[in-house]
Amino acid sequence: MGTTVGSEGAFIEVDGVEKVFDVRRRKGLLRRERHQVRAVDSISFTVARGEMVGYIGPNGAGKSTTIKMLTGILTPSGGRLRVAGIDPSRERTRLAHRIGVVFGQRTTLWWDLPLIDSYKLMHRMYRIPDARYRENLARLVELLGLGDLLEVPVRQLSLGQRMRGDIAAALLHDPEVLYLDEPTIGLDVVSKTRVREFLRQVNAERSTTVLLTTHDLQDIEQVCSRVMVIDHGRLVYDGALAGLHEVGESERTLVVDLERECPPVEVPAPARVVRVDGPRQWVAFPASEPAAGLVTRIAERYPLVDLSVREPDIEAVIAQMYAERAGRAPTQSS
Ligand SMILES: Nc1ncnc2c1ncn2[C@@H]1O[C@H](COP(=O)(O)OP(=O)(O)OP(=O)(O)O)[C@@H](O)[C@H]1O
Repeated sequence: MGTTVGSEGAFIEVDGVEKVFDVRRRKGLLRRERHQVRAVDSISFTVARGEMVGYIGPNGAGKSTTIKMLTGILTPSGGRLRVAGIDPSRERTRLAHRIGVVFGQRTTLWWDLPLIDSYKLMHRMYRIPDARYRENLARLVELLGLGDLLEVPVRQLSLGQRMRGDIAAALLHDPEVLYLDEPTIGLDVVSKTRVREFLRQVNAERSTTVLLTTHDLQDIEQVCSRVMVIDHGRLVYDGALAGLHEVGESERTLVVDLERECPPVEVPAPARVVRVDGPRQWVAFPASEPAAGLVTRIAERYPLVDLSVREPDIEAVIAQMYAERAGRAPTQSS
């Protein structure tokens, strides 16, 4: 078993990986019924060293299960998985020295100890050479603005401060890959921005590979160049963020302000009025078509005062993707 990377440039390799949970459900008073949950269903992808990848999907899609398999906490039921050439579930401890993990909803810090004491414990646990520990700590404290917080017990930190403390803890031993599970959950806008900027900086300076699960699509927009979408345990999209729009066959919206309240403006299909609110109307049209024809047509026939074009937001595109997969009509956003 070597530590070399398998295929060219691939740092994380996931090949036909599955995870099936055996679940027992109570049925009636005494009977229990066994059934299986296929949480991850034959997923394949590779991540190159230094890539920043977003991993998104609805609740229960299989994101956490994937991350747990990548860290070695869970053993796959099938398929092949390697991180830095290591099989995570077989050599979990050896891998732990090369990866960092941040769970937004839990802390890896010691609750009652001052922040700095957690770091000192990690220094020993990971056997980080002294000089490297001091250098990394100084850098992380500066970049994450932790200077005034080091002597504060973790339980007294705000959520944003604690999250920054957790991110520093995950990076003290210079991991080559950082898994982040909802790193901005519950943070205010300023803290979110700070965390995102920091992740970009660490990636630029150290080529740290980042895999990030989130429900906040701005995390993806601002941090990741690639996004993978998982739904019902299956990978349904893997590519550039911009490409998601095309997959979702998304629409743009022309917002027109008329001089007065009017009935819905008449526009050629597939464009259509999706909302009317007083003198303001919203006209959805295919994102691939220019707005000019529509604007001219409305301006010629209606008392147009003002207009703006709204780009499709990624949330709407993803909602549409899920809806299409589930065989329902896509939902329309205003
Ligand atoms: N230990 C377990 N035993 C049985 N079923 C499990 C276990 N862990 C996860 N599951 C099931 O596997 C599926 C995927 O769960 P997972 O936690 O990976 O989803 P997720 O995408 O991370 O969701 P969320 O966004 O809600 O965190 C769900 O149906 C879940 O109920």
